[in-house]
Amino acid sequence: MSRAGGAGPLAVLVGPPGSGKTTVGTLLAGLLGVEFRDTDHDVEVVAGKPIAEIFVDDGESAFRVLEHHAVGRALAEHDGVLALGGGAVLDPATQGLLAGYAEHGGVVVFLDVSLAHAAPRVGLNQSRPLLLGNPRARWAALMEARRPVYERVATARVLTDGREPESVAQEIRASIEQEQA
Ligand SMILES: Nc1ncnc2c1ncn2[C@@H]1O[C@H](COP(=O)(O)OP(=O)(O)OP(=O)(O)O)[C@@H](O)[C@H]1O
Ligand SMILES: O=C(O)C1=C[C@@H](O)[C@@H](O)[C@H](O)C1
Ligand SMILES: [Mg+2]
Repeated sequence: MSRAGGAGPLAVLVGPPGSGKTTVGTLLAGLLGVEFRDTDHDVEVVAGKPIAEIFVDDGESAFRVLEHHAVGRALAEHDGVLALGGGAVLDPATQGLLAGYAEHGGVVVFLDVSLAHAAPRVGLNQSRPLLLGNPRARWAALMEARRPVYERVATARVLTDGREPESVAQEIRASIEQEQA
């Protein structure tokens, strides 16, 4: 299956940590019979180490440069489902790439989630450097600052509170199929 109107991912998932980009994206790709790709994974492959180590060794700005390149490559090469790192949309150049993709009929889904539902999902997991210390307070601050950006870059928003990842994936599949019909 390929996206109507040309090259590029069938869908791009954006949203904060714990919104389910990796989980829902993997399920959605399975439903659509396409490959799943995650820019967080791509960055780790290029850097040769986990994201937490990139933050410690090289700093967030070095991570963001790697991430921007990973998003550009994935948008150009990948024709399946693509999940972006939670903060990838902060980069103005990345916002420009997403706007171009959306202008050509691309689907950018904002996986939304409230603090009450996100907190238990991210828990005290040490793999998210921006949430270290007080994950709940950090997540809330990050989401407050980013919500307008997620809303701006997205072509659709799906609230995931209290929903099984499978149900979220099915809703996104239905909306993609509707657009392609
Ligand atoms: N709809 C959901 N309901 C309940 N739990 C969920 C849901 N979606 C994801 N989860 C759980 O929340 C945790 C985080 O999900 P996931 O890693 O997919 O988020 P993410 O958006 O990719 O985060 P990150 O930005 O850190 O990569 C996982 O343990 C996953 O099983
Ligand atoms: O929200 C963020 O800024 C991040 C989310 C993760 O997906 C990773 O990209 C990294 O931990 C930073
Ligand atoms: Mg993820």
